[in-house]
Amino acid sequence: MATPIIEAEGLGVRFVRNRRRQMRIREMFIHRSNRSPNPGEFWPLRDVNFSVNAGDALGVIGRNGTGKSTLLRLIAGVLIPDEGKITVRGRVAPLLELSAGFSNDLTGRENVHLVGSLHGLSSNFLKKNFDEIVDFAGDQVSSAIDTPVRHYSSGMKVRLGFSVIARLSHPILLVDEVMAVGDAEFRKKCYTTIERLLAEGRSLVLVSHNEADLTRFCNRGLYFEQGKLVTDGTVQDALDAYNSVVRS
Ligand SMILES: Nc1ncnc2c1ncn2[C@@H]1O[C@H](COP(=O)(O)OP(=O)(O)OP(=O)(O)O)[C@@H](O)[C@H]1O
Repeated sequence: MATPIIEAEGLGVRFVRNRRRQMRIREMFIHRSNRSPNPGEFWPLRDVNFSVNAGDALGVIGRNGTGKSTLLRLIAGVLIPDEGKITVRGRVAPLLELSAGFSNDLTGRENVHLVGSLHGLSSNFLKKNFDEIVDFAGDQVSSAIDTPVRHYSSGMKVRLGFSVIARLSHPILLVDEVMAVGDAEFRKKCYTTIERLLAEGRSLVLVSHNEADLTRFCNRGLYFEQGKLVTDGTVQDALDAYNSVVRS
């Protein structure tokens, strides 16, 4: 049997709500005598086990706040599990929070080089492919490429981020609702790109609430309920489980 490209074993993450809130001294004494050591602590994901084989396209399905984005952040390596482990065999191209990687004071041009090199693209590659990357992002971005990105709309930033990340040759592609951000023309470009990457044999993990996108791209599905993996099967199995809950 082939070695999975992603493997989660007993995976769990613990968050604390209101972590930033300053406790008053009186509250600190009250909490000290409290049986719960961490008030507000909860597990957005716990005891999650699954594996993904190379070339699989996995849809991650569930209601809001059930831990889907948290799972992608664990796969991307930007979150460390508190329990169990996640093994990822291959580099990850994260099409997540695309505008968040940009430095607002830098121009679009400078950000292409910054974000590209942070993801391991060589400066030679970026120079050679710069025009194509910018063209892909569309006319609005092209004409503002020497303007600081603080003046870009959120859609413009996402387009430029997508253009750069889509250039990575990494075998694992993580996509979180990016297609929901853009207009119809951008969505079409996203679809074509994802189809091309899948045809090249990449693996996809897609978080989406859009049934048409999920069935278009995914052969497998995971359905989560309150941080627990309830269904691991075909994408249709996972959608059926989700629909039986939301429509009941
Ligand atoms: N850094 C954090 N600190 C504390 N709680 C967090 C943090 N990030 C997420 N959460 C909480 O963890 C839970 C899971 O969040 P997550 O973003 O993974 O859900 P989701 O399934 O992706 O939701 P949606 O469909 O709305 O995008 C939610 O209750 C959320 O409020």
